[in-house]
Amino acid sequence: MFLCSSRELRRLESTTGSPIIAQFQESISGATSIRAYGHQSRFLQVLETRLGQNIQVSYNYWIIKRWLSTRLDVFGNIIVFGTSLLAVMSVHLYGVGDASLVGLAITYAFEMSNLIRFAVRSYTDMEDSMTHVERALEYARLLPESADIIEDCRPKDTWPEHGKLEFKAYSARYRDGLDLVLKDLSFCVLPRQKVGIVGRTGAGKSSLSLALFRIIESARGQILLDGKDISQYGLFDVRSKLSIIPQDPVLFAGTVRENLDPFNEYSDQDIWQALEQAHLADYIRTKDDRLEFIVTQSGNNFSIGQKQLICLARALLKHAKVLVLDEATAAIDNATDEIIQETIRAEFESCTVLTIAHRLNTIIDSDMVLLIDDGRIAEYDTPQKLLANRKSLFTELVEEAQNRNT
Ligand SMILES: Nc1ncnc2c1ncn2[C@@H]1O[C@H](COP(=O)(O)OP(=O)(O)OP(=O)(O)O)[C@@H](O)[C@H]1O
Repeated sequence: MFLCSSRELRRLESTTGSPIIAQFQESISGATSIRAYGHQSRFLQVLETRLGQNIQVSYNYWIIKRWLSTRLDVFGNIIVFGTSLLAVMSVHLYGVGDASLVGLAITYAFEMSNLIRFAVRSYTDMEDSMTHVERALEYARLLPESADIIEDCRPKDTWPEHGKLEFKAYSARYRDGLDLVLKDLSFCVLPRQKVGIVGRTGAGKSSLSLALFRIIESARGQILLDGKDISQYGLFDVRSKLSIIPQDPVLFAGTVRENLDPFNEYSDQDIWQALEQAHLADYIRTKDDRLEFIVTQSGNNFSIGQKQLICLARALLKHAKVLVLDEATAAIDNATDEIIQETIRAEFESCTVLTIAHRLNTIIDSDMVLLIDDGRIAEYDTPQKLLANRKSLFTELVEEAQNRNT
């Protein structure tokens, strides 16, 4: 009875503990927004509720531990009392043994009761701690992504040589059981083409870039890069051939060099050249440690614009044939936006570039515009042709954007 209850309570203690840590982390990282919107009391209330639930479970857990301790103590004392009584009785009633033997028997009885207490406590502690192993196993049993490298099927080092991208009746969903977010997409991006991807919120633009990096896998259909189905290769082989400047740039704790060249593949000269092209070299030179300058957790000692420039430098260093810009310009100032656009036009001239854009002016001069609506391709043509058609959805989006700006 004790084991079942204590195991369940320990399990509950862990599951009610995780939301407290998550809430704490959220509150620390979002402290500025919480204060700005005056939501301190709401966050405190949520934290108190979660702490309350955890303390309730912990209290019960420690209470049943005390319950066991008391019973073990009583049991131990019964052993010592029984042994002492028998020893004294045997000396006085039957004249067997003497004081030294009685002393020895009582000492052993003490030792014995301590040992029993120790054994029972160790066993119950081990049972309780197994709930942690159980949780670790739960994570270990999660379905892993595909293999990083498939030895029998590796692309050539030079792949992709041209950067031709083809979606063939491609559909994808986030998880089994969920609805398709990309539905039957069929389109082709020719080498060196610059394609702007537009659509309303939730249309599936970001999902398209996730599909290309195989963060979500195909439910039906294929994505071909230079004629090769990307699903046949390992994830490392596919992802290392593509570059992305994400909406929310990711930097890792480490040095500037480690962030630009995590696998130590490039020379200092290459790294500085990429920084020059990304217009970031002057800023890094002002730091005493230069390329060894420390980037703190999540790159918090860099502004969002600078983080995107570091991502741009990373993409420049990689010389990938396909670049995806995921709403890269949505969160930065016009000057940085200009730098990024200018560098992309100049340095990625020979690459295929897919730009997921909210600001339509950044893609109005692209070669093609892909308009996604509810996960399907609604329009795919040159911006000039789409704008010439007064009834096209693209014209509608452009007019809406103009009306918003006036
Ligand atoms: N992690 C996820 N799990 C399940 N569904 C998701 C997930 N992320 C997005 N979706 C769903 O996929 C659909 C497309 O979302 P997506 O983020 O691709 O749209 P989007 O066009 O990029 O929107 P936005 O312009 O607002 O970024 C939406 O209906 C969304 O609810």
